[in-house]
Amino acid sequence: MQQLLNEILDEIRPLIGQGKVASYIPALACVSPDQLGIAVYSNDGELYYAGDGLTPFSIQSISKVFSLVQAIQHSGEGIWERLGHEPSGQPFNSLVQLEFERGVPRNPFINAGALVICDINESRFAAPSLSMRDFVRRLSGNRLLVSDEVVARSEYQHRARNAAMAYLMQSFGNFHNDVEAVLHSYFHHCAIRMSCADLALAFSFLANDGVSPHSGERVLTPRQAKQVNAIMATSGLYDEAGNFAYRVGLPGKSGVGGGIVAVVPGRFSVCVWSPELNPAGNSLAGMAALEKLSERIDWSIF
Ligand SMILES: NC(=O)CC[C@H](N)C(=O)O
Repeated sequence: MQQLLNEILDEIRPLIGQGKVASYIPALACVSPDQLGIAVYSNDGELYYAGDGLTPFSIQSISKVFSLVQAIQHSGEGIWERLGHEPSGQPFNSLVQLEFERGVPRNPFINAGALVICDINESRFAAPSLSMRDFVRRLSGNRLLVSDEVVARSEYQHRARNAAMAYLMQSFGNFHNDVEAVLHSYFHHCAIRMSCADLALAFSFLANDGVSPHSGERVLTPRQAKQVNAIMATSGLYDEAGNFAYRVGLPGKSGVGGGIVAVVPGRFSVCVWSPELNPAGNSLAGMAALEKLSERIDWSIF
């Protein structure tokens, strides 16, 4: 495995330069574009990593999975009264569908859906950002994880689109807490910094029927873990979920920080990171690395 990861990164490296680092959040635009990392964690507890696999980066939309899992833990099936679990076929920050569908977002992995999930969590936790920080620290086994205040502030300053979605949902009665407070929580979750190794460990419960192999903690029931994987497989890469299923064939979740997490049910959790994005907002080299890895080991679930 170690050799395979090194080989794949060497093959992928020439793609660096073909994508664009996210710049709509100014604090993210400062990231050096030529970084490339990967980590694989097996259900037997073996961690493999290569390149910049231990360098922390902004997890951005990957945090939407952690928020969803927290909401499922305390509210179960009840959350689906507020949003759907259908693919949207739209960019992650699109507003058009939201008005047609009366303020009910298609799924928890587009921004509108993640904001509703954060609203649900805001009603439940006295300090949502701290609950999230402690949750990801436990899931990854890394007690030092923090949210990057500079990135969170930069996102808040440039919140117009996300704020527009949240206020639109409020106008339809699908938002219960103060919009600005929920936006703060949401941006703090997005701004958490984790490495590929941290994320591979943190997602391992989804490869292991809901139990974290390294801590033994039951995070979700086996059925709930399957359901989260199903939503990742159908909606984890926004309007590129179909392409990801075709090329990689695994449940996955991307973020505009350039990370992509994927789950090989029953076997592995994987994270790749390269900050340059393709036009859909997914890591260009990251997609290619996962495609190669999945092809070499025949990992596709299809
Ligand atoms: N796709 C993403 O990673 C988007 C997350 C980002 N914080 C936003 O709200 O726009």
